[in-house]
Amino acid sequence: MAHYARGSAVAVIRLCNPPVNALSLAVLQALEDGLKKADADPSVKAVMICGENGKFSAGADIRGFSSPERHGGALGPIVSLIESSEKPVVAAIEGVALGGGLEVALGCHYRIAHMKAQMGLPEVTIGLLPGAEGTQRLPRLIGVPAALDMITTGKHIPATEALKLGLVDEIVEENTIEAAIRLANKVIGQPLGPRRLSLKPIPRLPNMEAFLREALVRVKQQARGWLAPELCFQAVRAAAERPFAAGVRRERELLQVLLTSGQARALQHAFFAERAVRRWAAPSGASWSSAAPQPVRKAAVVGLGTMGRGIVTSLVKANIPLVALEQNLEYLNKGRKAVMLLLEREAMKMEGGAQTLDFHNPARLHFTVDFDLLRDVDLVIEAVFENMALKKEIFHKLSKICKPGALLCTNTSALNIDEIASATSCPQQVIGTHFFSPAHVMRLLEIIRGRHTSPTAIATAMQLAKALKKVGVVVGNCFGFVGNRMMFPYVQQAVFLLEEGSRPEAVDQVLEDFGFKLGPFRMSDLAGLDVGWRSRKDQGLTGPSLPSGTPARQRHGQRYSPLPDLLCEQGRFGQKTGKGWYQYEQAGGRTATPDPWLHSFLSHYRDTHHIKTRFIDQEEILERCLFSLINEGFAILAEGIASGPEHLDVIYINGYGWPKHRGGPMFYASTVGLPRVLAKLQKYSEVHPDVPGLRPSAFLKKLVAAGNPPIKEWMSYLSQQSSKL
Ligand SMILES: CCC/C=C/C(=O)SCCNC(=O)CCNC(=O)[C@H](O)C(C)(C)COP(=O)([O-])OP(=O)([O-])OC[C@H]1O[C@@H](n2cnc3c(N)ncnc32)[C@H](O)[C@@H]1OP(=O)([O-])[O-]
Repeated sequence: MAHYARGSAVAVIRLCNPPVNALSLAVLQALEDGLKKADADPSVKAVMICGENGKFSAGADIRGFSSPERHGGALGPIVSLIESSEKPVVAAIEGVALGGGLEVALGCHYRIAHMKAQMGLPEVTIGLLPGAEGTQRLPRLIGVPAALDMITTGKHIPATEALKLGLVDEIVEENTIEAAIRLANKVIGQPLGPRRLSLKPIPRLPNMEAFLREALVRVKQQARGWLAPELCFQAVRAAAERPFAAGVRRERELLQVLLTSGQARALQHAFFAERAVRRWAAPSGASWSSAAPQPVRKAAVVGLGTMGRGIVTSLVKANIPLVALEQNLEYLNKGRKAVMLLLEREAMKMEGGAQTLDFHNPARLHFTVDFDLLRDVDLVIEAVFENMALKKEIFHKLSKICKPGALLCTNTSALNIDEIASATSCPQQVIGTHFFSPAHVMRLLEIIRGRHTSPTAIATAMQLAKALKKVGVVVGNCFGFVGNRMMFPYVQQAVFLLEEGSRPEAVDQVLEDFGFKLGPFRMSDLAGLDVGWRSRKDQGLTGPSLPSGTPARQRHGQRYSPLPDLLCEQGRFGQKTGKGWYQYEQAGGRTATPDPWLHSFLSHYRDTHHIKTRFIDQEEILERCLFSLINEGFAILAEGIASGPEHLDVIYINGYGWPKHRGGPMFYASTVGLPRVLAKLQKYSEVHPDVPGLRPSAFLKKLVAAGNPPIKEWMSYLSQQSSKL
């Protein structure tokens, strides 16, 4: 809805569609009616447009894109209608003016914003472009470079920056509505021609052609298969090169391409999935709506290795006072130095710098080796070495020292939360918080609920994720939880493909072309091959505890590849040693080059084990890696380890570099079609009967038998009893 009210000479149109005043068709209709009413009323001399509840508008209603033609088509003419009004129209921007919301404001003749308002054209992030003439108006107002930056990245900018760019005419600290009405009264009768952006020439650059050429290279590099940034670029280029009307025609053509590309649907799925995971539920019936978080006024981090340092940085950035603890002074000093370096770098990126972060103040960040200082903290995050005995020892100590009610979190990527909790007297307060490296950068926080974890503990961990500006996803307790458990079969297939005849660079290329930031081998070199090696040794899969006589390529009757172990035995741990699946310029180097040594090592390995080398095409590489990962996802859903496919998708997009424009692995499976995923898994499984990861999950089969229902309905095919969350 949009409410129309007439004051003295200024008519007020208030956009109203809680919670964010999205521009649904009903809102647009009401806006149009309001404009026409104001136009027809001779006593109205000016119009002010604002939003209900301190928010201008978050743009077109994303849920309405199922009928995109009607939606995209409806907004542009209304923006034109606003601009062509013979009475001045002022936008009063409070809260957010995003997407179509900002395009409405661009149609207005004047824009006034509250200091705390945020503006942006985030359509690119949901696979679209600002298709209500925004790609044509914005460059005319703020110039091509700034407009291109906003439109191709979708970033939100604060009002202060908007003022500097000339996007708004004025910012106010107090009542924006009153200020806008004052401004509207002031400009009554002034000529509107110069205020109509469609009539403005594009601000010229001396080197527009060269600028655009370089910008296109940058946009393409960053997009990696994501279509919208490049099409946004093309639309802005049209603004730079064509008259307004022709630019608008080009914008519409490009929007049509995006609307039918499939990527928009995937990105919109990702948008809603990220919001859906906030609504967690536990089998006990507790959920986000009934459980309240405990306040975290002070926290502690135990262990200042790579993960601990990132976690400390994250907490400091969230303004949470904390104690950082190490086992001895040597490690403490090393950790402190590294943390300070990280914080200094972070401060440089922030407005206000080090003062904003305040990390030199020991009341806010205290380094210590004294466990006793953990007595008064509300929450501890243990981030020591991935070793069960060590973690249990620390948790035993924590449960004795910390105050009653303190939340005890373990940062682990695979270990059993219940076993860790068993070392304490308060298992209800123990929870897994799996951070991703680098912990101050990566958005994902996998929150693992143990058998005894209380609803309050889950709610507190979710609240912590929010405070750290991360996406928290609650999952059940199993080996590898969700993310790593799905990753195991994927990596396993990649290594099997090498055994059968492929090369690391061929496998990586296919997955990077698909959109992953890094293929499995480049990723493994970055993370360090020794991490998995240690875990396999702990599991008795390799190393001295392996019973003699175990076949080299089999464990527990299943196919096993010793390739990664053999590389580790040669000291090839990846980037850190300068050699892994690739070679690097030096230890710690970042540039991977194919390694002839590895190629001849692989041939020798195949000869030793009598493996017939064959050519493996791109389709097989892609399907075996991705479908085995997806297959594990179905098993996870069936076991109740995650409460819906969108949880898995959010985890993969935010923690594992899955290309967002493909919507996450489970969404991708739905677009490929479950019958095809099943048929391919069946085919590969017949060829490799000793690989359980390729054996289709019962849940996948059930969904195919049920006629390949849409992703939203999948969970209704599972019985309630299966939940292990
Ligand atoms: C034709 C081509 C031109 C396209 C033009 C466009 O404008 S495209 C659009 C361009 N615009 C964008 O891309 C902006 C997208 N929105 C945002 O970035 C953020 O929501 C925010 C910054 C506005 C508020 O952040 P926050 O953390 O304070 O809150 P929150 O994020 O939790 O949202 C609260 C609730 O509102 C819901 N909802 C939100 N926006 C929309 C929407 N447009 N529509 C529908 N619903 C929307 C959201 O799902 C959630 O619902 P739930 O889960 O409670 O049922």
